[in-house]
Amino acid sequence: MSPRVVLVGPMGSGKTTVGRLLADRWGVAVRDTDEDIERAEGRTISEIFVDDGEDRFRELERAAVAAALDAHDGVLSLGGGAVLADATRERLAGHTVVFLRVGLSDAVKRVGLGTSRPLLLGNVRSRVKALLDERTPIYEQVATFSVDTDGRSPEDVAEEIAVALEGVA
Ligand SMILES: Nc1ncnc2c1ncn2[C@@H]1O[C@H](COP(=O)(O)OP(=O)(O)O)[C@@H](O)[C@H]1O
Ligand SMILES: O=C(O)C1=C[C@@H](OP(=O)(O)O)[C@@H](O)[C@H](O)C1
Ligand SMILES: [Mg+2]
Repeated sequence: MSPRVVLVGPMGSGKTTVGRLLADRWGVAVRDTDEDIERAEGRTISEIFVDDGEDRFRELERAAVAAALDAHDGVLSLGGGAVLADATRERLAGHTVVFLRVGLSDAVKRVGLGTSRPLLLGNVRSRVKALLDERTPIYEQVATFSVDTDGRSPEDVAEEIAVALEGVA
């Protein structure tokens, strides 16, 4: 069993939102590793970061991604940092992986000033910029193809991915 598509990209690129739209369109289930972790732990991502630290969150995330890649055949949305793990990048090889691209300005607008993304606490703009600079080459490395999301609606992004994948199915 293998997900029909795996969505990767920075925080605010729309992985969670576009994943749901794609799953609706195809009539398949959607999984999001952040939601899997929160449900299994009975805690929010922020609580896990505060109580146990980022390293523990990354351990839970590696396990959640591995489980979902093995046991899910719908749409799978990862958290933005999941691809940092060597084991996860290795597991993604051979899967259809789509990188949702987003520029600094749209990413900052989309993540807003909420507290649900602990890595963005402080100066959101400079944190987002640092993460985009550091991680863009990694998303490019694991992706089968990428889709630009700046200035586009989630529906439009989902449509582009669906058409690209339906064309090869
Ligand atoms: N293409 C888009 N255009 C405008 N807003 C978007 C777009 N994609 C997602 N959003 C909004 O941005 C926020 C973050 O989206 P989300 O799907 O949680 O991103 P991710 O899972 O990649 O961090 C949500 O409020 C969502 O409604
Ligand atoms: O980029 C990251 O390191 C993170 C992204 C978040 O998911 P989204 O990309 O879905 O916001 C979540 O996994 C956690 O806050 C850490
Ligand atoms: Mg998400």
